[in-house]
Amino acid sequence: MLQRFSRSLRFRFLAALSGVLLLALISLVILSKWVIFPALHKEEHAVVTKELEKIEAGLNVSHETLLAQARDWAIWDDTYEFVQGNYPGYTDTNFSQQMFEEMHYQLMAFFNAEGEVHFLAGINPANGQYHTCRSVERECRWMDGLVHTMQASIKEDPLQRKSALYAGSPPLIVASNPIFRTDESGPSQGWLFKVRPMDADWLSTIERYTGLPTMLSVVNGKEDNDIAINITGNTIFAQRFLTTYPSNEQIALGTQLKRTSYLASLETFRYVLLWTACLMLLVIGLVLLLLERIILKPLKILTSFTQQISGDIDESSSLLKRGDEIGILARAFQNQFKRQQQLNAELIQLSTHDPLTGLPNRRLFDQRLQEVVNNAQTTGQSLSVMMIDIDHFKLFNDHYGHPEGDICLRRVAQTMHEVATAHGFFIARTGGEEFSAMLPATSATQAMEKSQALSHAVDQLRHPHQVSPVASYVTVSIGISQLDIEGAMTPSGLMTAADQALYAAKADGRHTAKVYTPSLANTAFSSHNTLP
Ligand SMILES: Nc1nc2c(ncn2[C@@H]2O[C@H](COP(=O)(O)OP(=O)(O)OP(=O)(O)O)[C@@H](O)[C@H]2O)c(=O)[nH]1
Repeated sequence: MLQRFSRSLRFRFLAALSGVLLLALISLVILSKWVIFPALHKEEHAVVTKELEKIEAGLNVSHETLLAQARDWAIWDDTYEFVQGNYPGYTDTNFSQQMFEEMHYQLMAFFNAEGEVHFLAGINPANGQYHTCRSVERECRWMDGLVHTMQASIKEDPLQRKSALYAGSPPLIVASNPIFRTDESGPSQGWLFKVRPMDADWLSTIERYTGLPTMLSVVNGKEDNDIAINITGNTIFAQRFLTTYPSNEQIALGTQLKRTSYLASLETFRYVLLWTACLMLLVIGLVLLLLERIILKPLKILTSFTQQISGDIDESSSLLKRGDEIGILARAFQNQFKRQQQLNAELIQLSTHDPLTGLPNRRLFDQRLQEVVNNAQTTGQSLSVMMIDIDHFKLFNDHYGHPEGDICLRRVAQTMHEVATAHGFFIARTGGEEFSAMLPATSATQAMEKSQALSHAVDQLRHPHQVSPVASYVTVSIGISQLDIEGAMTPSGLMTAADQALYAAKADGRHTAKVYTPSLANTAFSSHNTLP
């Protein structure tokens, strides 16, 4: 049963579909791993980079603002005069702690044309105290490192007009500009540096500007990439590394993001995947259903249809009316069956009938005889047989020729067949010019009467036989035997007895009928012809 199922089309198709499904799943996994997830990560990376660029843009705005403010102060006649020592009231007029706090400055440093400190003002990040000095001493000692860096920068690039990041805690935005007259005529008389700390206040400004949480940290060592993205669960921590002056230290400007876009894409992908899987299963189910309906079920009907080969074909079968391949196959089978049946019938006819006269042949006669003998022995009914032989048929042939002999045989056979049908017995051509008849439920006496009817019918034909010593027309001699008479207990015994009776009829001058009696058993046997 299991083996039959495993060989069935249904199983093979199911196995093939399962294979295809498995292949599709493997392809999907590979596709997800190598194409879809990398694409989602790339997209997420692009989103994160864009967010970082927003923060960097905020930093750039700070740079530009501070640079503009430095430039505004540096290219001004008052500053120009002040840095040359010609404007003593400059500091009182322009500097105050309130101004520093409002402008978020940590330090303003003025250098003269020689690069020496001219004036310093700033708020000490350690204690929040505001001081102004002429040199890096006492309250302004905390500015020392910064001032030295600025002086190094001036030496390196006297043109300045730039904004840079200085390392520190917190890191600083430092904008510098050479000092000129308001109309920028004449030589530069020094440099002005403005310093803004990247403190909590600056960070909250950036957060307001970008709408992103912003973090700042100093990097230990130097990062290879400009950007670092770390993912923990559903959170992304992204950092942009910025180089400071002059130590080439790095600070990291970072933000923390929820993986909203990635998770939404992932959710969409899972949703699509789920529906694709459902659809695939639905399609497979439908394909199987259609396969069952369109192919397997008709095939099953076709199979049982072809198994009707031994029985009658149902002409009204819906299979025969189908216009598809199965219908064509069914009609081909039907034609084949019909042809087969026809051939079988022809074969049976050929193997059981004599081709010349159309009468049953010896084979069929012997088969029937066995059956009627059995039946008679079972029922106890009488059974007689006749052996009929055309008289002097050799002379007929010799005189009229073989073809005429055939015609004669046919006519005699036809006549005797009609008599047998009329009297309800069976007659066969069992030899060349020899016929045999079996008469169930008929005694020898009754058979004798029927033999006379036969002989009479042949006589009535008046088929000419001029060379016959018996009559001028064709005549027959008949031997009769009855079952259960001594020497006629079996089919062959019965026929031998009839043959002996026929011999006796021949011996008695022909054109007569004789019934077998055991006394005939010792007479010589006839040598009548037999057909194979
Ligand atoms: N035309 C024709 N002749 C056949 C056929 N079968 C047998 N014969 C002939 O039938 C003849 C039988 O001859 P015999 O056995 O000598 O018997 P008979 O001449 O009839 O003599 P008796 O039977 O003694 O009266 C032979 O000449 C056979 O050739 C046949 O199919 N067609």
